[in-house]
Amino acid sequence: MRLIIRDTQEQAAQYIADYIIKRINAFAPTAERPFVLGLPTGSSPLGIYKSLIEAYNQSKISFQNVVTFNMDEYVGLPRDHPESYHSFMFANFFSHVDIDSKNVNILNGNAPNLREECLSYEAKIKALGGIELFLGGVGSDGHIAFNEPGSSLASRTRIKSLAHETIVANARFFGNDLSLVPRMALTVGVQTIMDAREVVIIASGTAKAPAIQQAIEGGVSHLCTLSCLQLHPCSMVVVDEDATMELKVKTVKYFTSVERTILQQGLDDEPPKKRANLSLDTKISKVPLEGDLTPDSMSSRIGEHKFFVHRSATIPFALT
Ligand SMILES: N[C@@H]1[C@@H](O)[C@H](O)[C@@H](COP(=O)(O)O)O[C@@H]1O
Repeated sequence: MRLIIRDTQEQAAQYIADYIIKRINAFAPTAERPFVLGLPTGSSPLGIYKSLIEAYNQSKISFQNVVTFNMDEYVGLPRDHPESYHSFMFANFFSHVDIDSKNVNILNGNAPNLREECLSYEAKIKALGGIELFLGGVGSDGHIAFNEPGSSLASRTRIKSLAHETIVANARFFGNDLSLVPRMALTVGVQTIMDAREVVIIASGTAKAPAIQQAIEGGVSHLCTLSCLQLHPCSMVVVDEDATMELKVKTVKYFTSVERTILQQGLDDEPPKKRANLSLDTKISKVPLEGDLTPDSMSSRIGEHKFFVHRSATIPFALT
């Protein structure tokens, strides 16, 4: 896992937007080989959508050959309700770029057979060769998509009842009237997200700090489904300063040093698969670490990785 820390929410959003643009452009999608992108709703990704729209307006990116799958949708809320995730996505993103609406996939929370709807969503993702990059947010209780605490870490797209904390958090979109917030949703499962070739998460603000702490410093647990990313070979969590509030200084320093090394090695532009294979060729002796981060101080800080540092064998991606 990589943890990228930026001073502000806006900078975190810009980092992710730039990253997505880089990934899509490097993929060079065509109609026959589209880029499959997983997308979230919520307030957290709004800055990312804004930056992607700006980039589209400046001809830096096209979504013509991008196929999207949204993470979730409320059950029973009319599709044209202003708070449906369908309305959200068109209002905040799809209507402003050149995506073909037939390439937009959002679960139908009003389908006559909800189980069938979930099964065919999974089948469609599979038929397209899987999701290349899944972008997500996180709930204050650590949920990813609508995989509430206690969700199976092997779950797939399904009907899910919402936790009280989520209903309370989402009441702000329903005039703060709890009774208007849907109680059920359709959501991709934890395993659906884990199957993506890459997962990128945005989190900002102190309200997300406990969830970020649990997901990064705690163990893998179904009580904080974001923690599943510890088992993903290519995941990245991008946060603002406020969201790091509950992390240990040691954790922040560690991830910051990893990011610095990746940048110094010029590896930030490498596509994920290539990066993963680079670890054995990358010598620590070539890395001019700044300030207090010499190989020795680094090896004593990252106790369990001392072996790798001293063998001059590998650093950046072995540690992510
Ligand atoms: N289903 C969505 C999640 O996908 C989202 O990550 C979460 C956080 O939303 P926000 O970004 O508004 O805090 O809200 C909902 O529960």
